[in-house]
Amino acid sequence: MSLLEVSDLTVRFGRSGTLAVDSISFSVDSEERLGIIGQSGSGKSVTALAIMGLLPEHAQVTGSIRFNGRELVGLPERDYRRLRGDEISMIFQEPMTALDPTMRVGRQLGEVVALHHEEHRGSIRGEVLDWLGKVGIAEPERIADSYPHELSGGQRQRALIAMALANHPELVLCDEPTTALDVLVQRQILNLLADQLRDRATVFVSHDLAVVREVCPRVAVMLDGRIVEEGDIEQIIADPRHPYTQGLIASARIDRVAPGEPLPSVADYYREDG
Ligand SMILES: Nc1ncnc2c1ncn2[C@@H]1O[C@H](COP(=O)(O)OP(=O)(O)OP(=O)(O)O)[C@@H](O)[C@H]1O
Repeated sequence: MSLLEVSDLTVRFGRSGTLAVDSISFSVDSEERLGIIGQSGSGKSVTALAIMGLLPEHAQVTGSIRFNGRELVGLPERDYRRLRGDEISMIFQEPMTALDPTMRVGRQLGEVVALHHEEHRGSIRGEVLDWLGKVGIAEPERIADSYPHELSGGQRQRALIAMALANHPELVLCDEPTTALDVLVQRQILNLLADQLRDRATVFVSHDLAVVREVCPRVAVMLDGRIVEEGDIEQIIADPRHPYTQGLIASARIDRVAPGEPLPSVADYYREDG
């Protein structure tokens, strides 16, 4: 049994029943990282939100999402609340909207730690500073005492990553976690994620195959709510079967780069930046 087993997941919205996700199936083992790529509107975020139990009420979800053998479709909100942050966490694209603008960063991170682990209550400040250090924040004390708007975009995303990982969740969902960042910061955050998510089950959603390749050995390609291709990412880059994947790879020129080499998109930006 895999840690996460999604079968025939279908999501419709509104009275008209507009299809956003169309009978998709995939699974993720412990310590496995799966990328989901596809263009805007293909259903990637809706898939991640369905797993996280964060879809709006007017979403109709059918099929099955089993996590550790437990069915999540139809799980009551109070049960989901216990799961979120503790067993499953999510890193969003825009850290400013995911952070509370009225609360100092250290306190927010501290609340996450305290929420699920009462035993940490006495040493929360230490835990918070520890985590800020782990995600590469150079001055943890100062950042812990700052409000989100006083941080750079990269620092905010680092703080959010710390919040997502602080309770050692078994599964981390990432939804375009670097898209809102400038290219140099994107590079740093990708390195951080590749490092921090190495041993953690991950579903990493992005429109950018080059970004997914940095973190995930396996990828599913989504088009119009369906998974059209899935497998080892290097194999798919070398020999894409679906015309959509072929187009995606041709436009990214990703097949010209050996694994581990800088990706063309990133390398080009470096050159432009001097
Ligand atoms: N809350 C909602 N209400 C109604 N329709 C929605 C809602 N959220 C998403 N959709 C629709 O579901 C479809 C899939 O959207 P989704 O956000 O999953 O795409 P995506 O692949 O993540 O794209 P992007 O990268 O732009 O976020 C789209 O047609 C979108 O309009």
